[in-house]
Amino acid sequence: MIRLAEVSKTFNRGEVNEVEALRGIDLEIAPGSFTVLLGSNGSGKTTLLNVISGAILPSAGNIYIRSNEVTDLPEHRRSRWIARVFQDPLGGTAPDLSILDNFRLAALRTAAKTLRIGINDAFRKKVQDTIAELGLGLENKLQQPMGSLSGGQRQALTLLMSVMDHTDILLLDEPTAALDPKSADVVLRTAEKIIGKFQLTTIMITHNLGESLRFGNRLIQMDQGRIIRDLNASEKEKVRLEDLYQWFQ
Ligand SMILES: Nc1ncnc2c1ncn2[C@@H]1O[C@H](COP(=O)(O)OP(=O)(O)OP(=O)(O)O)[C@@H](O)[C@H]1O
Repeated sequence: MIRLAEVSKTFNRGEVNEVEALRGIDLEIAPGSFTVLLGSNGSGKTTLLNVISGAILPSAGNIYIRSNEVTDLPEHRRSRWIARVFQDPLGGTAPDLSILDNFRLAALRTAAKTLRIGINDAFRKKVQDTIAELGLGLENKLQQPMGSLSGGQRQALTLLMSVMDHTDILLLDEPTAALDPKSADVVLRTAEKIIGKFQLTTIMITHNLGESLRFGNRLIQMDQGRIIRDLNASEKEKVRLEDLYQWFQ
């Protein structure tokens, strides 16, 4: 689904502040997998998501999505495959608009220009049914302003909004960093349901070690622009929290 071959990214090349953010990354991400990305500050995690999404282009190497080479494709040309959610649960939505209007805006952003999306009964029902499946109890509150929801509820809906329209890949950049532990858990359980329902290929950055063990079926650790650990599902299951603390010694 996603393949990186010898991908490197150097910022400010030749200057005193030159940084090798990615150094020869070789990585294959299987369709439908949920990869958790760990690593200390500055290890290259966000840069890795940025080169996959096209927010930045690599200095060297090749990137493939669904067997298409996308190395030099700008972000907007990859957005039909990729949804990205960041840590700020307040970002990306309009607080004064209702939940339903926010879903409509999200649909308009991704829809083909010729497609008209109104708040007709079919659209409302689709949104209502999809929200109901998440078990958040928000399906009968579609007229409530987005800003009146808790950070966790809002982040869960942001996730759903970002993937409802034909996304294959979900990139989560510390989606729970701004949430209390209970809300973080609700959001990640919601994410798991969404990932399953839409069969998304997911990569999530987190600094929360407990989270990295509870969620996902692959665990990757980065350090200084390189992948230094890469565990499959059965290897990941054997890892304990104490082991993870050791990884960061
Ligand atoms: N646009 C940029 N210009 C210059 N340097 C950058 C840029 N983006 C990232 N870097 C540098 O590249 C290195 C990797 O940064 P990156 O944000 O990918 O790390 P990270 O693992 O996501 O860190 P964190 O956990 O702190 O978010 C860092 O040294 C960072 O300062």
